[in-house]
Amino acid sequence: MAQALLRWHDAHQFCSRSGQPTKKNMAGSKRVCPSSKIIYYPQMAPVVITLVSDGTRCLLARQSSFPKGMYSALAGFCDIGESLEEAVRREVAEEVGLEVERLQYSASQHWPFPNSSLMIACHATVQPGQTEIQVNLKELEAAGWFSHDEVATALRKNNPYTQQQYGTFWLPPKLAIAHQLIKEWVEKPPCSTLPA
Ligand SMILES: NC(=O)C1=CN([C@@H]2O[C@H](COP(=O)(O)OP(=O)(O)OC[C@H]3O[C@@H](n4cnc5c(N)ncnc54)[C@H](O)[C@@H]3O)[C@@H](O)[C@H]2O)C=CC1
Repeated sequence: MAQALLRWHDAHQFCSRSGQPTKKNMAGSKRVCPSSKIIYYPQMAPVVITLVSDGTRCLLARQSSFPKGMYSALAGFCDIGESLEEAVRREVAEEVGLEVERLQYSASQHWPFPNSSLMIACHATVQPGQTEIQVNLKELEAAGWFSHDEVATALRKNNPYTQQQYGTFWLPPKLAIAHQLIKEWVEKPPCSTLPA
């Protein structure tokens, strides 16, 4: 959190209107341009992260930038003007070609890497029978459905070092909200849902 704030100050040294240097306030909570009087506040980008389920399996995906063997839930930045529900539906459609039927908010997390994001985690379901995925290879390296047993086993054994060695798939570490979302699904697949 402190590092994220320091990085924000470092990247906002100048006013985007006047081009003049901005000044940090005493508390470090904002920067002001003495010339244009514009006040700059630290910002977070909202990101939706969604664990899609078809009732019995969940959908996990990986990007080529992920460590070898690691799979996670689908994530993506919200666009300007979008609601949370719209962002979830768009991201799921764009990344794997599925239509979200229902979604349920789970939790949120500040994520400082590489810049501040507000991760908004949701469970989503698709209609049974409409589960064929079309992986968008511009965004993902691979995606697939995983059974409850496979995911529960991966969670129990979650150790990147051994799992990379044996070539088995593994999940994000506990500090990531993706891990909590997957754990939640394993412990109690969501039943009370909101229309998307
Ligand atoms: N805490 C967790 O469990 C997880 C956190 N994340 C974080 O969520 C964020 C988004 O995930 P991905 O979409 O996979 O990331 P990504 O870093 O692959 O971004 C995808 C694309 O979004 C665009 N982008 C970058 N910053 C943006 C912004 N502020 N607003 C709008 N578009 C922007 C860029 O064109 C980028 O290529 C990343 O910061 C990632 O670190 C992702 C998965 C799990």
